[in-house]
Amino acid sequence: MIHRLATRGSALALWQARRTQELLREAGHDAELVIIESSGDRDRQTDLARFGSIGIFTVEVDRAVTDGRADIGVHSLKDMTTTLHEGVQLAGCLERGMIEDALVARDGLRLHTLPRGATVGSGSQRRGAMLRAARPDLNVVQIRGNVPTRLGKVTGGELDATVLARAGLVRLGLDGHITEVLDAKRFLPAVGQGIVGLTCRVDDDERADALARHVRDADAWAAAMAERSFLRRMKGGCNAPAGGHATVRDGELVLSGRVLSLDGAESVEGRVEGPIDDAEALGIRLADDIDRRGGGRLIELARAASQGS
Ligand SMILES: NCc1[nH]cc(CCC(=O)O)c1CC(=O)O
Repeated sequence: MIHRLATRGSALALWQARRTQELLREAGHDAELVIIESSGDRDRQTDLARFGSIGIFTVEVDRAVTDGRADIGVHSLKDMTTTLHEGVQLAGCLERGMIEDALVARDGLRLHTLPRGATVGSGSQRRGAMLRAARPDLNVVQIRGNVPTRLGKVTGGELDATVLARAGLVRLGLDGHITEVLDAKRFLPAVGQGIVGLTCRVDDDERADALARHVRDADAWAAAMAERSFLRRMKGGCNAPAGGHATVRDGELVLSGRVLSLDGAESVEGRVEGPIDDAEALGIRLADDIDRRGGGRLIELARAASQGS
């Protein structure tokens, strides 16, 4: 079977697509890459939050799949909308990479040694809120751009620090720039962080079966289902000030979630556990629990603030 893999052209996206290609080839399948430019890559100015939840890094890749220009969409799961684009299904995922966020700061600085008022770049509402919660004095500024671009703003002196996913830095061989791996309990990662998700057409049963069989890491898949179910129920988009992370052990899944106000001053967290087969139900249970304790209101406030008036 031949698979055309649709991917963005960034270094990280290409790593993810090549890894998928490798796994398919090991399973005796043929796979080639189709590079797609996304609106998120074209427009590098607009604050991410203003795009809302349309999936600016994923919509064109999935459109290539529904149009028949490609067969499989390769995505960073954390960039995927909680409700999938019409016409595609999530059918596979790679083994999860490192889950943590990482601080990349000038002069080897760490979160608690950054000077007062230091400028830290991040386009993520979640990271912004968590940074402000830890260090209310920091000047958190919006930045955009792919991983090497953002790193360049620190090495070039424009920023004192930035926060990036450890997984992406490791995959690009850039983890030597990390000055502190942020504790995942405090800096709860984004839903899906470190997981690569694979989509195919909703009616492409044969391909969905092939992906399920050859490119669907069971633990990452269960975690993805639980975390995405949590965020979907919370009505948070992929850039909401919310984190969620599931771990799997001996068929049991533990799911933690946290929602913050944009200034980091308020936060509601929770944790649920249960059998792996109930992954999606666990996500709903956690969201309802956090919502009941005020988390839903924090999500709504953040959405209203970022979409402006
Ligand atoms: N929004 C961009 C994006 N999407 C996925 C990753 C990192 C890799 C991953 O989490 O799987 C990144 C860069 C970053 O957050 O540093």
